[in-house]
Amino acid sequence: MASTNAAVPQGAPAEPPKTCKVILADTIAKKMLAEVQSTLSAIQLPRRPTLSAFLANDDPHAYQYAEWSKKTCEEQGFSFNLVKVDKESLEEAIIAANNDPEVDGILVYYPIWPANQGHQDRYIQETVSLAKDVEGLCHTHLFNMYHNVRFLDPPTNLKKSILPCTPLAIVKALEHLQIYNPILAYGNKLYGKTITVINRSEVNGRPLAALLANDGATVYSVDITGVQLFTRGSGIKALRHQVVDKPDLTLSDVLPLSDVVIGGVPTEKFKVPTELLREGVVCINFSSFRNFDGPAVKEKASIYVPSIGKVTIAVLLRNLVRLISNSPRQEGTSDDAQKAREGAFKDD
Ligand SMILES: NC(=O)C1=CN([C@@H]2O[C@H](COP(=O)(O)OP(=O)(O)OC[C@H]3O[C@@H](n4cnc5c(N)ncnc54)[C@H](O)[C@@H]3O)[C@@H](O)[C@H]2O)C=CC1
Ligand SMILES: Nc1nc(=O)c2c([nH]1)NC[C@@H]1CN(c3ccc(C(=O)N[C@@H](CCC(=O)O)C(=O)O)cc3)C=[N+]21
Repeated sequence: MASTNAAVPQGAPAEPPKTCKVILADTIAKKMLAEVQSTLSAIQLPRRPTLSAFLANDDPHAYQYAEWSKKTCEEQGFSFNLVKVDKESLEEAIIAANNDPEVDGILVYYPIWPANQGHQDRYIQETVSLAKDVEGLCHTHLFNMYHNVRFLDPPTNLKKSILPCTPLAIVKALEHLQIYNPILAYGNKLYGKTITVINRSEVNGRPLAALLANDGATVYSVDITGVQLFTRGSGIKALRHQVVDKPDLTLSDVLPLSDVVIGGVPTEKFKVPTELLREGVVCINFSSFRNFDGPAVKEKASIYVPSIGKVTIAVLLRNLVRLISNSPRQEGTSDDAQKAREGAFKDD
């Protein structure tokens, strides 16, 4: 039947445009890897930058992640030594890598010991030298993150502190999606946004909630035990985030309030209830399992990012280049290298 609506040109789609935009991690990762390459060329390291990665558990996700990291590292001109060790030899292996001048960064796959022996994982995190802590899990890096401090060497401010890879990957994804408002002042660019993070592990959900609150967001941090609220105080006046328990709230209460929902629950059966999400919400999944029901969430969300792993690996390389830039071995290099150091990654 011929159309009677003169405003619709011939051949135009009869259906409204799809509203949900699915953004793949690849797009964000490629942009970041290009930046890493340009910084790396300015540094002029006489050999390939080298990452040593220690696998001391039999977690298939860690192994899979290691394989992906190795592939990307090598494609980008980095060396990636995957070292499989038993738990008992791990400490010595890390000490040897700390002392090896050919190793620029050290990565250890967690968890290693069962959760009730979590202090042993913490001990290993502290065994990694600060100068080689590519995942930002040593105390000084964590302290700086939680205290909203960006440099290791105030007041000179030439050495950038390292942020944990997955939380920073999610921040970079939110910047790419323009959830960070560029009109607002640095440090307040998430002001007015409400974000739910479902995971409060020490390596992922808790640092992520703190970073987002330090940038001005109201963050509901949800884990198996309940809800906490992370903010910079009323009117974002505080210098760093504050945390309060919210015993009266559940995930079902905070989902309808949220502009952004970030899922990191490591089980197949957990799904964010789509019917509680706001129309036009932005959904990001970083779990190895799909925390959102894909077809349904696309009917509700304005933007859906189904996985983030590729961005995490790009951040890993970015952090490695930053460790090299921070290193005293870089002193006495060319003006270009110095400029690259000062200008590199000036936005976080
Ligand atoms: N894509 C990436 O870059 C990365 C992905 N991962 C993946 O992220 C996931 C989480 O890893 P981790 O944080 O190390 O795990 P974890 O086991 O240390 O922490 C899981 C968190 O989820 C919470 N949780 C579990 N069930 C829940 C439920 N039903 N409702 C609310 N909260 C619940 C727990 O309380 C805890 O806070 C895993 O699937 C892991 O493979 C981890 C690192 C990087
Ligand atoms: N110290 C430490 N740091 C880690 O970052 C760490 C760790 N230990 N232990 C193991 C977990 C697991 N993990 C993943 C990273 C990327 C993907 C990933 O790249 N996933 C793909 C595909 C997912 C899919 O297709 O199912 C993606 O997001 O595009 C998955 C899982 C990092 N981990």
